[in-house]
Amino acid sequence: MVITKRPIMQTLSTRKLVIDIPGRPDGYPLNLTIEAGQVWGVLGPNGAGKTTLLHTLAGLRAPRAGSLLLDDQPTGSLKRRAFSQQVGLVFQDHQDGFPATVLETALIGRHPWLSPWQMESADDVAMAERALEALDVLHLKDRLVSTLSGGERQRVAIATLMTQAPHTWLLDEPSNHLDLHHQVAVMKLLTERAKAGNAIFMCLHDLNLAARWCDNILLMYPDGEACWGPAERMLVPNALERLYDQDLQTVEVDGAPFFVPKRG
Ligand SMILES: Nc1ncnc2c1ncn2[C@@H]1O[C@H](COP(=O)(O)OP(=O)(O)OP(=O)(O)O)[C@@H](O)[C@H]1O
Repeated sequence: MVITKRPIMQTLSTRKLVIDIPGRPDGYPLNLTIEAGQVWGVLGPNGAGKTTLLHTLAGLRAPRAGSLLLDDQPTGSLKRRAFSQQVGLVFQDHQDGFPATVLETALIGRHPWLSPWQMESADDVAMAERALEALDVLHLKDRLVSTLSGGERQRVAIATLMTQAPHTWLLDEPSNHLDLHHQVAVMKLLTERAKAGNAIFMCLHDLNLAARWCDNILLMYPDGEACWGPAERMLVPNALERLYDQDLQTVEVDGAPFFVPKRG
């Protein structure tokens, strides 16, 4: 049996957080609470700071100001390993560090749960294989990651996060490279994880994926301004047109708004 010790549900929150984008004014400090069961979508034009925010939340980049808490504990006071058991990140780009198979890559997700030099157990392997199966890449488990297509790599990266099994999942454009079927499959998986008690916080460029799958939205503007709240309050044409500097047409599909860019 896999023994995955996990403290009671952890809430990741920011207090007056200002991300550090060189040369940009502080803008609007973020007071976010990312809770179990929520699916957040972070929207904004290129360069608005979405990736910087995700890296800051993941503890990979220091904020310019403010703090980051897991429940009431400043994340800086936690050991990296303890933090990685609670918060995990799928990067926007996947670099090949060293040659590794798909299964070996997914197993990296178990590292925060193992002591130094401890080998992965059969249970860890089973957990990685379940994640690869959920992302429809189990059949590729013995292939070198460097030989995979963009979409296959993306699914392996998400399977690695699933194998890590943190409470809060941070994902930088998880639908990148995915065909339509796998976009929907990944969004379904993420919402299922949220229903099971995880917190999902992802950057998206596709407004319509956000409208369909996210319950909370953070809008980030290039000048550092930001606003956030329930999806139905945030995903309104005026705010989105200003966000992207793009006129939109809105239609309703299955009770959810569907946004189409206007021509010209
Ligand atoms: N080390 C750095 N030095 C200078 N500027 C930086 C540095 N890192 C990021 N930036 C700038 O910060 C801004 C925010 O970048 P970030 O990658 O967070 O944006 P983003 O919203 O994720 O964009 P995209 O939608 O294109 O992925 C960009 O203008 C980027 O050029």
